[in-house]
Amino acid sequence: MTILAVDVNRVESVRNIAWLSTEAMYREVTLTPKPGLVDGENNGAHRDMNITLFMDSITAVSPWFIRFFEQGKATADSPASQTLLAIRPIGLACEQAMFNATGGVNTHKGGVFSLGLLCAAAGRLVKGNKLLSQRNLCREISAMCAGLVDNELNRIGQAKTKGEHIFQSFGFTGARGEAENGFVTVRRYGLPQWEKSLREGLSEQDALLKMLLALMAANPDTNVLSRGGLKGLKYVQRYAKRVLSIKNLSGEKLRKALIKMDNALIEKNISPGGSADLLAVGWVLSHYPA
Ligand SMILES: CC(C)(COP(=O)(O)OP(=O)(O)OC[C@H]1O[C@@H](n2cnc3c(N)ncnc32)[C@H](O[C@H]2O[C@H](COP(=O)(O)OP(=O)(O)OP(=O)(O)O)[C@@H](O)[C@H]2O)[C@@H]1O)[C@@H](O)C(=O)NCCC(=O)NCCS
Ligand SMILES: Nc1ncnc2[nH]cnc12
Repeated sequence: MTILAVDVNRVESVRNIAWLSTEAMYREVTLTPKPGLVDGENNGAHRDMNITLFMDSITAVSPWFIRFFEQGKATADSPASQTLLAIRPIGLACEQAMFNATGGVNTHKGGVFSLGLLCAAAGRLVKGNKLLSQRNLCREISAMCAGLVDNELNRIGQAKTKGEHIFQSFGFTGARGEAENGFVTVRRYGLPQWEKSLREGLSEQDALLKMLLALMAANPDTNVLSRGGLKGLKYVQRYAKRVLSIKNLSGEKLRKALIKMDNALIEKNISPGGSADLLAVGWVLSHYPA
C-alpha cells in the first residue's frame, strides 16, 4: 500500500497534470494547419482571435490548473459531486481571468472546463492512492459530473449560453455531455487514432493532426453547430472522415489535405473549437496508461 502511494505521487510529480494541461494548450494552438481553427499560419474562421491572443489566454489560465488539482485533493474524501461544487468557483474565476486577458473573447472556456476537471480528478486519485490512468481519470470525471446534463440543460428555462441554446435547438449536450460521459469521444476515437499513428511511425505532429481529424469526425461540437447548424456539423464530420480515409496520409500529403479543408471551413465560417479542446484533453490523457 505504501509502495503504491509513493509510486502514484512520484508519477504525478514527474508528469504533473497542471503542467501537462498548460503544455496541451500550447501544443493545440501551435499545431498547424488546423481546419477552421486559429494556428501558426492563420486565424481560421475567426475574426476576433489570433495566436497571440491565445498565448495571452494560456498565460492567464495556467496558474489555475494547480488549484483545480489541489481542490480535487482537498475534497477527495467526499462524494465526487462535492468536488465539482468546490471547483466551480475556481472555474468561474479562471474564466474571468481568461476574459480579462483577452478583452472579453472566449478563447478557452471549454478548455478550462475540461482540463480543470482532469486536474481535479487527478487530485482525487492521488489523495486516494489510486493509479492515475486514463480509465480512472475519466471515471472520476464522469462521477464528478453525474447529473450535469440533466440539472443544467434539461431543467433550465430560458437558454442563456450558446451551449444551452444548442441543447434546446438540437439536443446536443456539448462540453457538459462530453465530461459526464467520461470523454468517450476522446477515448473511443481520438486516442485510438493517436496510438495507431504512432505505431505506424508518424511524427507526433502528424499524430496530433490525425487525432484532431478523428475527433472532428465524431464530436457533436457545439461550436460547429452554432455557426453551421446540423448541415455544417455533417459537413465537417464527413469531410474529416474522408481525409482520414486517404491512404498513406502523413507529411506533405496530410498538410495539403488539411490546408484544403482549412480553406473550405473558412469559406463556410465554421470552427471546430470543441474538438480543439478535446485534442488538448487527449494529449494530456496520452501520458497516462490506459
Ligand atoms: C460548462 C460550461 C463550459 C458551459 O458552457 P456553455 O453552456 O456555453 O456550453 P458549451 O457550448 O457546451 O461549451 C462551452 C465550450 O466548450 C467547448 N465545446 C463545445 N462543444 C464541445 C464538445 N462537444 N466537447 C468538448 N468541448 C466542447 C467550446 O469551447 C471552445 O470553443 C470556444 C470558442 O467558442 P465561441 O465563444 O462560441 O466562439 P466563436 O465560435 O468564435 O463565437 P462567435 O464568433 O460565433 O460568436 C473556445 O472557448 C473553446 O474553448 C464551447 O465554447 C461553462 O461555461 C461552465 O459551467 N463554466 C464554469 C466553470 C466551471 O464550471 N468550471 C468547473 C470545472 S473546471
Ligand atoms: N485553436 C483554436 N482556434 C479556435 N478556437 C479554439 N478553441 C480552442 N482552441 C482553439
